[in-house]
Amino acid sequence: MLQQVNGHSSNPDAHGRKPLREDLQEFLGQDAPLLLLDDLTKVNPVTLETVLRCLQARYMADTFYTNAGCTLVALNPFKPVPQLYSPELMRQYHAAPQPQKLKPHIFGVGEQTYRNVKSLIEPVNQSIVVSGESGAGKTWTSRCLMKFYAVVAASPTSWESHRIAERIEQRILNSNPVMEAFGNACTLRNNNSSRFGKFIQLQLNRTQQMTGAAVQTYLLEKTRVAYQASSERNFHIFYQICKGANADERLQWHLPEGAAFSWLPNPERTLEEDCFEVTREAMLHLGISAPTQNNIFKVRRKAVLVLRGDRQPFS
Ligand SMILES: Nc1ncnc2c1ncn2[C@@H]1O[C@H](COP(=O)(O)OP(=O)(O)OP(=O)(O)O)[C@@H](O)[C@H]1O
Repeated sequence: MLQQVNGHSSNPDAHGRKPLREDLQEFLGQDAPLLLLDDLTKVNPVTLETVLRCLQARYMADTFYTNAGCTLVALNPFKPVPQLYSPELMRQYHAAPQPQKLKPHIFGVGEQTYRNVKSLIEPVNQSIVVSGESGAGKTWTSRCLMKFYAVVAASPTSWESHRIAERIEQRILNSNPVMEAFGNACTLRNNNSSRFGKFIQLQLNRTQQMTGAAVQTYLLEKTRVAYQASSERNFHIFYQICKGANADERLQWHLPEGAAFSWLPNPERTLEEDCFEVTREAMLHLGISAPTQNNIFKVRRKAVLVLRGDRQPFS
């Protein structure tokens, strides 16, 4: 069917591509490079095409953050960009008279939220919602925010306050390997995909210094224990136990070397997330003693065996 857009035909060309509307062509062909548009509200006309072209131009120029009004759009660079997350940059955003005037960045969002708490404007409690599809970089972004607050929400003059903020950051960072071992899995989109939601609460005192933190998890994808889509895996912890248990533990847990379980597909894939030692270390730092750990892993291993009874083992 013939479609008319702004009075122009939108018939596909010889390559099957639809011709661009005149106003789109004008916008995309303008003198100012698209990559300079640091706020998507400046994109005019706002269409999927113009927004994506703008984000693409910025991505090609290694500019991974763009504002969209009061929302920040973060593109996943899929490569390390250390200068983008340096402590110097954190301090720059923290010290800026107007951080919103600096380039769009997750530290800008972090700082603005921190200032809202400080200025005691209602609501004093502030929330940052990090959302996106699997592999978009939500976990990464949350970690960046934690690191940012550990630096800024500590008194520069009080060594004690600095130590507390660092200790809280360390405990939260230590909770990551544990939660990831039990709640993350390798999926088609992300080798280390979180299969649960997380609510992290940072507590500040009256002088806006970090005094505590709480992490609440929800909506764990429990069905993954018994069913994994093809080419996906079960939760990391099962592979960690099978690959990382020492000789004594193998005897105790009835886990012969090289045993294969039908509920643990694709065990031949070696991921950096398979490291049992990292999980154990982090559990110890969180105060989970070696005997308690032993009981937890024993139960995990039994769970796999019981499930194995319901399904054909690998041949
Ligand atoms: N800002 C970034 N800089 C460099 N690498 C990044 C960045 N953001 C994400 N990545 C890379 O992308 C991978 C996937 O990101 P992440 O695990 O944060 O996604 P996610 O949105 O939490 O996914 P899921 O919902 O599946 O848990 C990371 O392991 C990391 O390698």
